Amino acid sequence: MQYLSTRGQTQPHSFSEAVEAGLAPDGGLFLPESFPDIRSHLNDWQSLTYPQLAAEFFQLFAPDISSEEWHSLTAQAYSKFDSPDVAPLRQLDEKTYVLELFHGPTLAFKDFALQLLGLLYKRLATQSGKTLAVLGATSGDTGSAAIHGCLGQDGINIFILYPNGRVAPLQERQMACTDASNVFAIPIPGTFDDAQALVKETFGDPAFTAAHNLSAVNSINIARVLAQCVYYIWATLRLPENLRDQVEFVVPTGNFGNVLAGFLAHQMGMPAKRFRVATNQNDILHRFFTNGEYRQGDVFPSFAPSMDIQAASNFERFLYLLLNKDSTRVRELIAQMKSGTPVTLPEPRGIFRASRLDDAGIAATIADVWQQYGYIADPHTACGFTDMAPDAISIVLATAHPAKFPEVVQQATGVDPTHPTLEALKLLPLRTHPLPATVDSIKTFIAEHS
Ligand SMILES: Cc1ncc(COP(=O)(O)O)c(C=O)c1O
Ligand SMILES: N[C@@H](CCOP(=O)(O)O)C(=O)O
Repeated sequence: MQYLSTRGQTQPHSFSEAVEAGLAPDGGLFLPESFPDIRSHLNDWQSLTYPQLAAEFFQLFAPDISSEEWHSLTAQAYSKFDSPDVAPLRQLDEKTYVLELFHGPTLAFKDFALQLLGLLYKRLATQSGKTLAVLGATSGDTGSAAIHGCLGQDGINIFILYPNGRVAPLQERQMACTDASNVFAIPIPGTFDDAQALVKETFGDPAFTAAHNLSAVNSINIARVLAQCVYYIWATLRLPENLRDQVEFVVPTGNFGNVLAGFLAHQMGMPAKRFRVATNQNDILHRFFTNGEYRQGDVFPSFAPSMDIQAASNFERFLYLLLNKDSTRVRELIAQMKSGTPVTLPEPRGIFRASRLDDAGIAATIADVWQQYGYIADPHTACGFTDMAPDAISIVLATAHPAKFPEVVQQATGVDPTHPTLEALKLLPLRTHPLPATVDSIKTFIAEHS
């Protein structure tokens, strides 16, 4: 299996090469050259544990790693989750389920990919003898999960940029209270979009990237998206066969990595009726899937800070597939978007629909879900609990533990959500490395700490 860049100007890469690079050298994002048809596997996969399913799935995409090694990697990656199901599917009523993706070490869905990616980096560093500089941008959860995937690993230094003052206090503590010497939590002025743009610009310098063995840890890295496909398949297999094509997956959305993973699993033959892109007030993707126009606006801080994004990286992968892999057209459209000119595409909806909640809606929805089901949704998950489909079974992806965002949850429900790992963090000192939002300062810092 080879991996191609959405911009069409990079040589095909193997799985391991694509993971090591993260972002393609031409600035594009890697995708497998074709998607395997998983329908013939679904019966056999039904009885597997979560780590076994992940190992079987990855073998289809990365034959350069042996089956035995995949099973060992996934067994280790999911060993720190606190639910025996890893991703438990809870039924709330006849037509509503919640897929809980917050049972990993940092209590957000990012752990599914980043526990595994940390091990893939470790494997790479051991085999090559190189020291990797893992670089990422975060609006809160990717950073924590990436840091906890790489914590204390020999041969890896990890640099995470985040918008100063715009991540939740406990998210910042998860990144900045580790005391590990290979972890650098870097607040910068601006928004998540600014941090993500700095990361991409840093990768735009091939000499620097090569000199420091830079790898991108955001969902621009294809391993991230593939690892996230697995829980969609897992959830599907928990339902009776006759219901599987009735499912609308409801996905709280920011950088478009999570919902893209579901879409890719569907492209591979996983049954589903639809995907709902659920945004907060930073609603560029809601607008796109409602009227076809992709027009970037300002980012406004919200109760769901990890989704305060207006430049969704993985949208490029979706464009590439929507445009039948026409990478010339992708390059033109990305240039148009970067220049601030809105892009309009005909019939973008297909198997998608969208919903949006502002802060008042998020607070009211957390209260409603609590009253109706006795279930506490975090503010990101709450964005999914609106506009429920009358014609489908809804599986709402619960992307974070409510204890990460206690204030809004407490106000809406009267319940103060807590978690022991977060309580312990409150006592530790913060260690951050603030930098100005310039590529030069980021590069200098990485060079000095690699
Ligand atoms: C808790 C939470 N929910 C939802 C999202 C949105 O996911 P994605 O960026 O993959 O669309 C994020 C971060 O991106 C998140 O941290
Ligand atoms: N919400 C994310 C933003 C980065 O998304 P990624 O999936 O591309 O890493 C975060 O929590 O940082």
